Amino acid sequence: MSRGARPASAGSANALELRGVSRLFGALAALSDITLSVQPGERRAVLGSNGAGKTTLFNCITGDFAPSSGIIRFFGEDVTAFPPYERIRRGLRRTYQISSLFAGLPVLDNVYLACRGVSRNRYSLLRPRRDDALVHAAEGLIDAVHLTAVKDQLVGELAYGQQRQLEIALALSGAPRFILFDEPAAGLSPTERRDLVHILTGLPAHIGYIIIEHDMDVALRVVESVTMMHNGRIFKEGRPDEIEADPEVQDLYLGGGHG
Ligand SMILES: Nc1ncnc2c1ncn2[C@@H]1O[C@H](COP(=O)(O)OP(=O)(O)OP(=O)(O)O)[C@@H](O)[C@H]1O
Repeated sequence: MSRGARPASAGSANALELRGVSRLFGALAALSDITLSVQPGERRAVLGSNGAGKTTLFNCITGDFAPSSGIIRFFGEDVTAFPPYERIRRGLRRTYQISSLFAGLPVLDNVYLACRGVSRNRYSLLRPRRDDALVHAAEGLIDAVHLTAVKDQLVGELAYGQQRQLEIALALSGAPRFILFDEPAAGLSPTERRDLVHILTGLPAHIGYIIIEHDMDVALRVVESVTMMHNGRIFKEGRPDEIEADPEVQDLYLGGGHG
């Protein structure tokens, strides 16, 4: 599935490219020699059992952790040494397993603040006006995650699943080009999971993503490619149907009670 390196200046550069990325914690190799390419607009699942290295992979891509070795390129640019905010400025977003919302504010204010945080006027102390373009942008994102009916409710009063949907709206603020979703289906009811699948498959086509997800029913329905990890290494890549049918994957993962 690896599609090879492209010139940094070309418009056809990979959205994300990792070359030989490793991350050590003392003697433990949480990531070993990860080489991975994701095209613009591509949607990929990273699957693997507990401790496989999935979250460490995300932390290296976002810049929360520096890799011990290797190179990370984002749309052709070497971002390996960039701090997280420089990667955010270039259109990289991430959702977390743990909520990062303002529970005491309404839904609209949460999204508005996220839009403002990535806009050029982020330090302005002016109160938002009703015709503020950022308010309209926030309302559009709220609609994209199916929360229009509750846009004036306090976040703390929302159901858990709605809070997770709101986190996706925050990740969509400020024209992202690529999003890392960290277990977005965790803790959701079956109905909320179905809604999540609609939200993810309905995102604008130019926005690519990687999703870490233990729920295979969700993960395999919202991606076109899958990377399987085990003990810090990639051991299999393929389409969702290939991965599902692979006996080695079934032994190591699907039969292991993680789905
Ligand atoms: N900050 C850290 N310090 C030391 N070891 C760490 C640290 N972060 C992760 N590890 C170790 O690195 C390995 C990979 O962990 P990681 O969290 O990336 O796995 P994971 O695939 O995301 O697992 P899970 O599905 O349980 O979230 C594990 O052995 C973990 O204990």
